[in-house]
Amino acid sequence: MNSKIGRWISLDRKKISIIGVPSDYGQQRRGVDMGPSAMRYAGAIERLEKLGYDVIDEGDISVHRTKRNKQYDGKLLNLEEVLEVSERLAKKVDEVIKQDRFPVILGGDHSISIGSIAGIRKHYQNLGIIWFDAHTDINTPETTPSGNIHGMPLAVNLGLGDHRLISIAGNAPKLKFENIVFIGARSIDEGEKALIKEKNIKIFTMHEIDRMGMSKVIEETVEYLKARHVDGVHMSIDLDALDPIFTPGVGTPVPGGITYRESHLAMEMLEEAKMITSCEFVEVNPILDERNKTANTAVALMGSLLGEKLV
Ligand SMILES: NC(=[NH2+])NCCC[C@H](N)C(=O)O
Ligand SMILES: [Mn+2]
Ligand SMILES: [Mn+2]
Repeated sequence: MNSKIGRWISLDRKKISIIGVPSDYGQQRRGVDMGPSAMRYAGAIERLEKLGYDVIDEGDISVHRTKRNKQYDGKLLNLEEVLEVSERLAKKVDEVIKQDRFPVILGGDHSISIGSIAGIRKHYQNLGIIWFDAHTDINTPETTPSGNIHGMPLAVNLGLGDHRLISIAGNAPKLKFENIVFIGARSIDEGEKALIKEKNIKIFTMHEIDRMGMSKVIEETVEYLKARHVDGVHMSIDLDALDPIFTPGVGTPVPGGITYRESHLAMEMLEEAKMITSCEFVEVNPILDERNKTANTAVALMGSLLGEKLV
């Protein structure tokens, strides 16, 4: 990574702000709004403090408990609620980065990425994204099989979809197709496949992870983003990227996923590359979990991504 460019040198990695986003409006299974609590109880703050960081827990974004599943256009479930949460989160993330703090965002379902990326994007001209997920979350209102906005955040950030969603905290598009890398995908809808092919988006599905090994996948990811001259990289971690054996507490589990060690290796190598400038952990649903296993795994991955060493 060309460590001389952008905010990698200016962003003080010793200061971290934790932002909780207790929203479940992007999908229809209850409980993912308790994800931030579950990750706090799993020791997120203490773990980062132990690594020497100055950690501020900014608390949770306020999320109104209103009526659910009001149809909008028959396509976007809970649109008003998602809009409100996204605006608030974008504002909070923007404030935190302005204070030169590294944002660690705790979801909530994956629709929260609309707000997090909108806020982060204000500070980077050529933002890169690593989407660590069993899904590609690039559906539009036209292609969505479910109406669930957690299957659409990347599309929204690329400027595709509802005009109010795409214009959260400024102009669309926030991302470039060529600055995205998918890792771990294995459940991709037909419309998503067509878009990924058309735009030639970089993707390491489980097939590539199996064939190449995670080590090579991360090496190529780092090289790819370097070649794009990104000035920051947001790491979006959907816990369903891992095999449900390791992270059963997610709303949309898909078998055949990334192992516990492969996921840690990915985090460790990305930490070594010193390219990550913000991160989020989403889709932790304690109601569906087994003894907080998924939140514990999320916090362990957070440790590896932010510098914890085995020896
Ligand atoms: N963030 C997630 N878990 N997304 C799951 C999306 C599932 C499916 N592709 C949909 O759009 O409904
Ligand atoms: Mn997913
Ligand atoms: Mn996702």
